[in-house]
Amino acid sequence: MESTAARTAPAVIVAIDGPSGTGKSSTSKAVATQLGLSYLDTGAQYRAITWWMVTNGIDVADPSSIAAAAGKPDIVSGTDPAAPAITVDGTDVAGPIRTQEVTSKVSAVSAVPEVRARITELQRSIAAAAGQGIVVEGRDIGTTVLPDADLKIFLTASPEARAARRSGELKGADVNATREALMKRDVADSTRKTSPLAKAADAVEVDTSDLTLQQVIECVVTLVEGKRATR
Ligand SMILES: Nc1ncnc2c1ncn2[C@@H]1O[C@H](COP(=O)(O)OP(=O)(O)O)[C@@H](O)[C@H]1O
Ligand SMILES: Nc1ccn([C@H]2C[C@H](O)[C@@H](COP(=O)(O)OP(=O)(O)O)O2)c(=O)n1
Repeated sequence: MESTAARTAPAVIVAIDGPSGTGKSSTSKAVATQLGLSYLDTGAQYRAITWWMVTNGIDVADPSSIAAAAGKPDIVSGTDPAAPAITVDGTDVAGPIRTQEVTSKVSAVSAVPEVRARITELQRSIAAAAGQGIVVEGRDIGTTVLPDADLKIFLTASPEARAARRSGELKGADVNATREALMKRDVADSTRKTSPLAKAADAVEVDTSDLTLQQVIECVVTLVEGKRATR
């Protein structure tokens, strides 16, 4: 439930970045809910454009084909942390964007500059329209999308902890195979030329390996409240 403090506080922009399985989505949704803020999952937007490319037969190994098609899909993201929603050309794709096929192709599609330019513009307009403020999670939010965010968090965790969390979600998935896939995506996301996964110089780094989700949420809520108190 939204608190009186949340309704009267000035809008606050929180950027949460980090690799897969560090707890960005779970933490961001909970923090946004607790503080009455909007929420944006930018990974879901890159997954949605990847899903569209795959569905429309675009060769994701060919950056020029991806670039030529980047402006075509209409991607709409919901910002309610209690009911995250995403549609492409009016179709609900919340389920289809989580398939292994999309997961294995999203790094290639999201490395294309034309894709990043389009999605970054969308993200900035969503953040600008969030009256109470917003928690935006991704890979380049603190560095590129919202460099003036009030608070930047960079979540990390050991590859073992991240693989265990992800394979727990994908019931029956092999932990070693999951770990390998995560590492491969980390390398691709952090070495691409345009807006790679990186910690902003002014981000607070939180290693979540040995913290419970509740502890991470409390840590971030305390940091947001601290920022609000000094404004
Ligand atoms: N600190 C934590 N300890 C244990 N499990 C966690 C923690 N943070 C997140 N998880 C779990 O790990 C999985 C991946 O978390 P998620 O928030 O989706 O990470 P990300 O968005 O960074 O990929 C989820 O099942 C989530 O419940
Ligand atoms: N701001 C962002 C967010 C995600 N991406 C890309 C790179 C990521 O591997 C994919 C998928 O991101 P997502 O957050 O859904 O990934 P996980 O759920 O953490 O596995 O999108 C990006 O390039 N920039």
